[in-house]
Amino acid sequence: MLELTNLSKTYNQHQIFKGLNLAVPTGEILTIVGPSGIGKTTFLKIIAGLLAADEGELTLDGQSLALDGQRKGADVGVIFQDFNLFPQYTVLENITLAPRLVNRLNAIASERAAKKLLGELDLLDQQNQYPFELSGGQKQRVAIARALAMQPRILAYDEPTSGLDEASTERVIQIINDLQEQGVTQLIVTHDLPFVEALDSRILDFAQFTREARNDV
Ligand SMILES: Nc1ncnc2c1ncn2[C@@H]1O[C@H](COP(=O)(O)OP(=O)(O)OP(=O)(O)O)[C@@H](O)[C@H]1O
Repeated sequence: MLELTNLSKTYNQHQIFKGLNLAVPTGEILTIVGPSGIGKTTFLKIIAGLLAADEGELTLDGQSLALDGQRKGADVGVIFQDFNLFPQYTVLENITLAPRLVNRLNAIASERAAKKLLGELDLLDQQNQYPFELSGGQKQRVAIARALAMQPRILAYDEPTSGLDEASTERVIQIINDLQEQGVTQLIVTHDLPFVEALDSRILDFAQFTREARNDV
């Protein structure tokens, strides 16, 4: 269970949200929808440990996760809208880099694990290509493989289907469903309502969620 208590965030004295409380059971898919500029990406980045909150606590199965933007560890993996792949590295290198640097896996072990992931995501033929040589859907799957290589318990996606065609979106849905079966908790910010409908998710209306929290405090 991922539990968030009393989360607040301001940018330059502009309050984005205040007093948010949320519990996400293990294995749940939570889709986060709502108008542009309301703070969904900010929320995701804070949970992923990439951005500091002003206030709040986050626990994963009772263990505290830092919200100061300096988190160590890889409990929450994140997949950005623009993929954020390293352009100077091949697909295989993109995936093995963090396990080698952060988890201190050796080259053989990290490549073995990466190739298994690439096989599962149908990317083995692309392993020696560079990001600029890939389609949008392939980049998206590489970004997912790179996050999964760190074996996160939570995966956070920001607009995972933006710019993808129907077939690529279908594959992302399949990957998300497979991960749910493996017990990975997934948080997905999206504007793509047909995509939301295709998932077996709990839908969080972020506008309503932040409004209610503001009225409660
Ligand atoms: N680094 C920053 N400094 C100052 N303000 C910011 C910063 N990042 C985001 N904001 C502001 O915070 C608000 C929330 O932005 P955020 O990107 O979280 O919204 P969003 O709901 O994800 O929007 P979208 O759906 O368009 O991606 C916006 O008004 C944005 O301009």
